[in-house]
Amino acid sequence: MAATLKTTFFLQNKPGGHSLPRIKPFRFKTPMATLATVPTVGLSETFSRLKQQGKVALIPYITAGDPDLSTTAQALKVLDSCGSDIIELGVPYSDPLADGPVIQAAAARSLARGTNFDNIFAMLKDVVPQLSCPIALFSYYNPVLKRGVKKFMTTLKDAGIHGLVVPDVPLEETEILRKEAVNNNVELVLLTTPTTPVSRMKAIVEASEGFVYLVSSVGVTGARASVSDKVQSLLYEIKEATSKPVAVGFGISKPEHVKQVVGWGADGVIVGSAMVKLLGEAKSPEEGLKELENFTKSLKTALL
Ligand SMILES: O=P(O)(O)OC[C@@H](O)[C@@H](O)c1c[nH]c2ccccc12
Repeated sequence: MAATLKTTFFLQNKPGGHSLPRIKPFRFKTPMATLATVPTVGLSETFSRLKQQGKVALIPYITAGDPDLSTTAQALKVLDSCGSDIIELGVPYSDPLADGPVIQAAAARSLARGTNFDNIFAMLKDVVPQLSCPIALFSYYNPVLKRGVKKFMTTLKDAGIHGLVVPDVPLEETEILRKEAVNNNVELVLLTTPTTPVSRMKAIVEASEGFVYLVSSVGVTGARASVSDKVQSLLYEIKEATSKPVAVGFGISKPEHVKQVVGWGADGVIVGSAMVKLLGEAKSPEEGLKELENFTKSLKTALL
């Protein structure tokens, strides 16, 4: 059962740290290998490049394994080819406290089909070399701990993953995650919410790597009719505190929302439930992928 998202659930970290752009080596997959068209760079590097071009990042979120992992593999390629700048890929979890009904249902379907870390990573090892945009993995902390933080991070690195979002670790408890992330060139993205006190927000943005995730509203994920105009002042406050890029997520589901958030100065927009719904509720995977493609293109157009 999803609970109201509280500031205390969010990652935070010690000031400092670094985020080196990663040049991914070319890898041969099979004798018929498909090579990455462009060596993929990390999250912060992606944002710097976009900033130079005066562009804002489109960051779709999908749940791995819904409706199945081969569709996820296809969806990653579709999202990439429609101009996504970073893709957030969710690891399904049985107790997703910050997820609304759409993402909860996707996670439940995915788990019921047997999705786990091993088959997600096997899929990613194959697909990541074919993508030109970086992937940020999203996972609750429990599955990470279960695998072991060190092993988890090296697996991420081996699969060519550049970023990680873990929403339910409080700042004070991120030290080990952070250390292993840095060791493996994984950028650990931290989140701040409308109820985060300013002093805590400052500590979060100082410690966040890749970008800062601004949660637009209190509650759980899911499409909303409009984006709270409080986001405008939150963006202002965060930008006073840091020069790191800020991406806004929660409730963004339409081209109009994207335009609004961009107008308020966001460096990126994250769209989850609306994407997950298209894939999860389509009559067939092919239909879901087609709808995903059209929707992503409409959001991309709104960003231009
Ligand atoms: O689904 P939405 O409302 O578009 O929100 C983004 C989102 O799905 C993704 O970033 C996310 C999925 N689960 C989360 C839990 C906490 C924070 C963020 C997330």
